[in-house]
Amino acid sequence: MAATSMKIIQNVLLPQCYQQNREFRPPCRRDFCAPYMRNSLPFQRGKLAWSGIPSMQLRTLPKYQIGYFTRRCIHCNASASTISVPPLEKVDFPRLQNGSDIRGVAVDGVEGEPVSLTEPVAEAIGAAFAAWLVDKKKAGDSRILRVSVGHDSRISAEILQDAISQGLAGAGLDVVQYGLASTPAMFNSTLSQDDGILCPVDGSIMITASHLPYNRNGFKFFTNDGGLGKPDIKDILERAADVYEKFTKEGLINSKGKASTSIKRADYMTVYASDLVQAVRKAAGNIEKPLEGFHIVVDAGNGAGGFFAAKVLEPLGAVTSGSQFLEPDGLFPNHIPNPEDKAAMQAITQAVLDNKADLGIIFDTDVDRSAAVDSTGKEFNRNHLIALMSAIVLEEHPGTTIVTDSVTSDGLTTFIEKKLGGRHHRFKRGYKNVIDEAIRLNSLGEESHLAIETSGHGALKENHWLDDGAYLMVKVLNKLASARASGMDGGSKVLTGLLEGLQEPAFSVELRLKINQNHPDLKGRSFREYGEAVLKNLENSISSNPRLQKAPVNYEGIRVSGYGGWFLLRLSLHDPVLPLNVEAPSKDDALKLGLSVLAAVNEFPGLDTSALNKFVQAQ
Ligand SMILES: O=P(O)(O)OC[C@H]1O[C@H](O)[C@H](O)[C@@H](O)[C@@H]1O
Repeated sequence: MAATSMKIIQNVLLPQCYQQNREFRPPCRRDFCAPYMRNSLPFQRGKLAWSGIPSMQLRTLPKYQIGYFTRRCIHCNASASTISVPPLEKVDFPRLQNGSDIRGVAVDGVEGEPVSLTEPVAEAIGAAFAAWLVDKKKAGDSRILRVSVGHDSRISAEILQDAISQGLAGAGLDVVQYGLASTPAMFNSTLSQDDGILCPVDGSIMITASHLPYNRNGFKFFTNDGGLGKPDIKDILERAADVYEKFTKEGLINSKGKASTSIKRADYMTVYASDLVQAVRKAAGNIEKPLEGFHIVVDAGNGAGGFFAAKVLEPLGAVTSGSQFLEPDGLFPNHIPNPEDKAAMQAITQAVLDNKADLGIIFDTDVDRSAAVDSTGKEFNRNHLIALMSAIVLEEHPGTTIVTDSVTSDGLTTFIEKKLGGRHHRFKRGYKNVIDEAIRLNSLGEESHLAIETSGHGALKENHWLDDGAYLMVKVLNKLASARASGMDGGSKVLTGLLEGLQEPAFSVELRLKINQNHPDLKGRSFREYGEAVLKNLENSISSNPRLQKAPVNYEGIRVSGYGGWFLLRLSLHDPVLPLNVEAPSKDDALKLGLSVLAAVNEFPGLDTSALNKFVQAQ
């Protein structure tokens, strides 16, 4: 999406020390960023190589130990004084990695969940990302790099935004804070071409822990190549550990000057929302209000998605009364903002029915996931959302390959391949996995225009493979608007009609079996190794049961057909858990599949099979 031009930058109100010392910025940057850079990695391709002598003093460091959340300043090259700085608490940086994200506990108060994402940790991560970005920069490019930072509605958001901005600015980068924002908007800011709002930025950071409880938070990172992958996150965390180590050991430092920061603010969400509006108008043949006459309710679950009602739907002419939980509230008092969650889906369904709306739209906390509900209360989430998006995309790109995650149903494959004439490539769980796989297929000459997960993550080729729940809904709105423009009426029936022929399993369930990492049966193995052993045992036991057939093509875990249905047991992407998905034509058939799994996994006392036991006994 191309950004519209706006001048909305302000300087953040910074503590006086920053403002006073603007003129010292260039020399200060040079010295200041040095401690953040790896000893072995020369800054800016050797131009500003670090001597290896740390020279930084965290003035308010003691506050970190007692958990104060304050804006503070870092002085470098300050007067030759020393203060006694107690060591910071040890942090296990690798443990903060969660696939291609960083996640941790940011708020105290939940038993057994000590805070791991403190301000100095966030600051170290900001400095580490800065160093990573500088290393990625093209040779010969001597610009000061710019990074945007935004956050969802969590209560720890602003504190972490300030801390990570401090790390970036301290390393010599320019920072633009967007405040409340969506994850896809953050990625988009690396692509928007608009000097007026300091775009494009070179890198972007979203502060979010998606649908996780209020005490968690985390970071997602983007460049204009997309979201950073696992190896990049590992690299950044290693660098952050080095930076943090210096916070600990080098509190006593002699310096010569003071650092200044360059942190500005911009209302990027207005730009992003207006791009979404333009996309719908364009698809409708440049009609100003293509949604006039539609009543659409939004449920943002008190996350960051509230903008969609007032800034996208209303300018397009839709009535949005009855929309709910649009106000950001990081305690998520109404329901978990997660389109996979039953209570969340019930809430938006009820809102649609109560308001006699044409459509309901629901987002997760940071708006990279979404789902919809038609006027009768039929849910377009999980397999239904994939079927709907596949139908829309295959109309535009006949025959294209749809890449999905691993837990999609057999009925979806039949629908995509037999009804829609596309190819279903069932890959692995994880939004980054499906997006990367679609990009890989295209690079091999197999055309793919949609990568989508049952979780509600979805990315289109036409939208730079941006993982964007709001853009998925734009495609749905386009369909509504074009049906109206071509004289078809009946609200969301046009969407429901697209799902005709999709076979639904009579019974479907997901059970999550936990691995007890302290159980002696693990015998020193990691939970992954233990989980793999469980899967191997299941695979062996399947081969002796003639009623069960292992899926001929499968990229993750053990997927098996039998009794008219299927099951998939796999390792969770992040947790010490083996999720089990079962779909069958009847409860009885699901029970038989469940029992086949139980027989094989029962031999592993380190695996908590109580959910599966309960399932098979409840039949
Ligand atoms: O493997 P699981 O525990 O089911 O989690 C898998 C999910 O993890 C995260 O939430 C990712 O954002 C999703 O893309 C992914 O599907």
